[in-house]
Amino acid sequence: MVRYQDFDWREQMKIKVDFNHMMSDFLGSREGFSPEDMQGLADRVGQAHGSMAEKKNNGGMDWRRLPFTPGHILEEILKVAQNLRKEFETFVLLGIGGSALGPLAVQTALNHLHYNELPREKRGGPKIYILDNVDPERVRALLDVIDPATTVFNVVSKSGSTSETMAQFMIVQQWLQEKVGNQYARHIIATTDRERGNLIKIAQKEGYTTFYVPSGVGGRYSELSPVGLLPAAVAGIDIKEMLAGAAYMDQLCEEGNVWANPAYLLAVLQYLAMGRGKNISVMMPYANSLKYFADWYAQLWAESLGKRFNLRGEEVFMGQTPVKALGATDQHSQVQLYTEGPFDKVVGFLAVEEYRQEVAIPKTFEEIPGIAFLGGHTLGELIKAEQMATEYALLKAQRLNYTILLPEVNAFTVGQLIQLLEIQTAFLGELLNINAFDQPGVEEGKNATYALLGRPGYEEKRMELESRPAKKKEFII
Ligand SMILES: O=P(O)(O)OC[C@H]1O[C@](O)(CO)[C@@H](O)[C@@H]1O
Repeated sequence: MVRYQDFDWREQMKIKVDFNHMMSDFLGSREGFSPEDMQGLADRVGQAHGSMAEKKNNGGMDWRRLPFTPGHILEEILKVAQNLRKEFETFVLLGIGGSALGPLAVQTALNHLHYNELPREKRGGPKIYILDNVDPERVRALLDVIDPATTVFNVVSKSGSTSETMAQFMIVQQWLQEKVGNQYARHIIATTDRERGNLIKIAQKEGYTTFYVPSGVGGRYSELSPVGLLPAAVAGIDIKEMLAGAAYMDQLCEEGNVWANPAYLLAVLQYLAMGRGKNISVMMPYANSLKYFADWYAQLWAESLGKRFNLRGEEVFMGQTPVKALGATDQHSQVQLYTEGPFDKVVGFLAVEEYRQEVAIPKTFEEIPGIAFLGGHTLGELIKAEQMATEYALLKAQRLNYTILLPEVNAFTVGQLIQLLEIQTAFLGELLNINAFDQPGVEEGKNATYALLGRPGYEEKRMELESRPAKKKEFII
């Protein structure tokens, strides 16, 4: 069913998944998988597909509706973003985890790699900073270089209670009050849950412009909600095109047949790999623009799939450790381990067919054959050759690897990539029969922080912490 205009163009911009090097045809049957291995999962795949469809229709996966965000919400985001682009010189996002990694990944993918250093007229909008930590040196350094009079802060927290984000917000709110007086509320925009948490209460009381994260959308699945759309629009990114890409991929991934559904296919292969003890998932983009997609994916993969559960009375510890790498940089750091280390990984490349910029390597030093061969090629040719060469090296060492190929990095393909990886993760969660949408393991650390800093209601936790075994001096040298 064709739902979008300009289908040919979109077809050309379709992301492709090359899984040749996951298959026994290439890696042999000890490492690779056969169509029969995949067929053996047919029942499980059918159940998981049914469950995906059920959740999609009945509110258990509201993030799948984000590509189809109603026009009036988009128009509101675009209107506010347009004003911010005119009024402010600096936009600072305060957030952590899913409230920061998506905006960082998209901003890096779709804007100039040195965006903040471009002159204002070339940027067309404010400088963008994403403050996703509470390292005091980092926070102080940022406050040192921005002008409060021309800065707007977007405080993003789905729960409205995350310590890091709320601490940043409290610092910034007071800083603004001191610097710009009673105009400070103009400099703060909140993105949060419509009902839950402290941020919404403060935002309503103080009259901040506020955007809402739909209640059924968790942090790591929220990039296509106002969490990611507002900062992207402020940075001049075409958010409608990004959503169109996500919608296009969503449509492709409605298919129950694994061989026609790229997200299901990747999930099934990872499932089989996990069954053979591959407990590390590497994401290695061969593009600086996609570098932070590896960070975004790391949270998505780790929080969604790292789960403990009870299976017929036995505790099971599930998950695959995500590892971030960057091609070609990490060829000279990690690839040695990938080719000769333990057989415990699946390496996923993000490759780009057409880089948006090209740089020719001049034909110089012709008297030195060891480097002269580079002359006349382009950097695009070099980096693509390196990606292919690394694929080949892994193949030769019989290591599982696959490639997600983007025809180009643009808003449409980035939207596809987000939806592809989210559906893959959710579907793998269904195959593993785990809840890919909670993160109970993060709560212990969060609660211990509350207890240590004296949050009311956490007195018992504090006592528990104080009675932990004291560290031994002899074990610290
Ligand atoms: O948007 P919030 O609610 O501040 O949460 C930030 C992040 O904290 C977590 O809850 C735990 O790390 C993530 O799942 C989430 O993305």
